Amino acid sequence: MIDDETTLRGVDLVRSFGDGEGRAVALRSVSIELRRGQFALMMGPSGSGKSTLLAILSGLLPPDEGDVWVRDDMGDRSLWKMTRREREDYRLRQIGFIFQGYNLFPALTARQQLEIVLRWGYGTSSSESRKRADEMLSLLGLGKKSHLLPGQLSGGEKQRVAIGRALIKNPRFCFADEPTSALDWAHGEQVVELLRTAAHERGATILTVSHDSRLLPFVDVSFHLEDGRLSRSDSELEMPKPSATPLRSVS
Ligand SMILES: Nc1ncnc2c1ncn2[C@@H]1O[C@H](COP(=O)(O)OP(=O)(O)OP(=O)(O)O)[C@@H](O)[C@H]1O
Repeated sequence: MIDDETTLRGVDLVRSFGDGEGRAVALRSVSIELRRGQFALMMGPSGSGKSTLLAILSGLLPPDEGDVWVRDDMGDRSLWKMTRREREDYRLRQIGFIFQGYNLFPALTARQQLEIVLRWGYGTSSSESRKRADEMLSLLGLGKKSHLLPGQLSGGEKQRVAIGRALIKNPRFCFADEPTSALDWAHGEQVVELLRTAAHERGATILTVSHDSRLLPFVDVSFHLEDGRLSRSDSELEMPKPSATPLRSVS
């Protein structure tokens, strides 16, 4: 573990959808704290609010109440009090996403999917981007498939490209929604190892949603969300020490 400081804190998050009789309360007052270098798992039944919480913590969906505090080189900041532009910039630079549906560009090869993250997001040179994309694809066992389009890859291969795309920028945070669902366990385990390495060796804070309890032995902490309420499970294996400099609370 590189460090044990708190890097993300969701405080009293409430979110519902719709009005009147059709109103669905997805989150009822959820607080969560994650630390640098921590690999966290969130489980819970279908419809319990997991994707909603992931979207709020990652700046994609505003909460009705509550806030999300993030710590970066600029200090402690409220994600939901940033301007839209600041939040988009924050997401682009600091957050890697792995979605269930891969979200790959159909017209780009596996290598190009990774290269554009570095070229557009960071202005990395084309030769350096290509080198890093190739390194990441080899790590993912896709070295020989880097020239193929998403339509020419299997579901599991597409998922590995999506994971490479999320991790290639060495993000401060990575949010993953069912990252192993399309994979057999041999590949799923590789993916989990990659996420764990990104957390433990590169200091990323990783929160993954999964129904797959085989992930439990790999994570540092697990949370259970049910009916819009979050609890921490007791399967914590390697909890970092309490932070000496916690993020300040929302007043
Ligand atoms: N855009 C939306 N419009 C209306 N209701 C929504 C919307 N998004 C989520 N909900 C509702 O909020 C609740 C929580 O949904 P959410 O997708 O967060 O659950 P989940 O735990 O991720 O489910 P799953 O495991 O099936 O993906 C559900 O009752 C869902 O129907």
